[in-house]
Amino acid sequence: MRKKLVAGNWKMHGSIQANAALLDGLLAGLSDVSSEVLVCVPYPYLAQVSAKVQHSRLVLGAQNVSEHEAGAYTGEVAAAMLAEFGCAYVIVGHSERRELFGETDRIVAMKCAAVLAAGMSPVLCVGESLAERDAGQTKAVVSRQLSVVLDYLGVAGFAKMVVAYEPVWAIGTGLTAMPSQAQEVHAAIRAQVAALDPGVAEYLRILYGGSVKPQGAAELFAQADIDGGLVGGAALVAEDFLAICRAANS
Ligand SMILES: O=C[C@H](O)COP(=O)(O)O
Repeated sequence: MRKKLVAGNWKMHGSIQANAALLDGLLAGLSDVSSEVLVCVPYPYLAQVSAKVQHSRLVLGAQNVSEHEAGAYTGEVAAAMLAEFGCAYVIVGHSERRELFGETDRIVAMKCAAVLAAGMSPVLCVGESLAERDAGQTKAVVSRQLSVVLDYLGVAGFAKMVVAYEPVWAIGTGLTAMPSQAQEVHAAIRAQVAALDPGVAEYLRILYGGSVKPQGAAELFAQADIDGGLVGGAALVAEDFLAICRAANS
């Protein structure tokens, strides 16, 4: 049985004051949530959020990491630094990083390795663009993104990973994939891992991301291979995020 995970990706939003209010709202409403709940916050707020979520059920994560261990990489943040601040997860290869910051499949694989080496879990994002979906390439694109990481880490590395399927056309657009569309891709991801190691595949959590809102979340999370969500916009409003978390209660 896989424990559901609902992850909030705050992206480049927040302020010390707004974060405090959001976290107060979340912490006050977690009692009827049974899934694991993660907040992935901008780097400068790691210390603030880490202190605030200590001894609570909220888990802390980051949104990016350097593929390098340490050195002359101005502006970069190493995985060990994130671990020091209490991060348990790091989002890797979000489509915004791939598209806007030129992250290749290989860099994404190296980042996953860096996160694992520092004792944390990568949340590896994969997903197709609208043009790729229209061209019937969805499964091929997702399979390629996954196989580069599988080749680099070996399937054993996936024992501590989370995969997030995020169709790029659904991110921030209000267009959610239909539960059956998402389930089809999630099942293909699990099958690809199962072909290498059925045990790892059985326990691999695969999240759906892309305009997840309180309405419709329960139907998504009821799909056999959807193990939770990676939530952007709705993660910035405590009552919406909590409603999504409750929709993941099993
Ligand atoms: O990481 C989260 C995803 O990019 C989804 O964002 P969204 O819920 O605002 O569409």
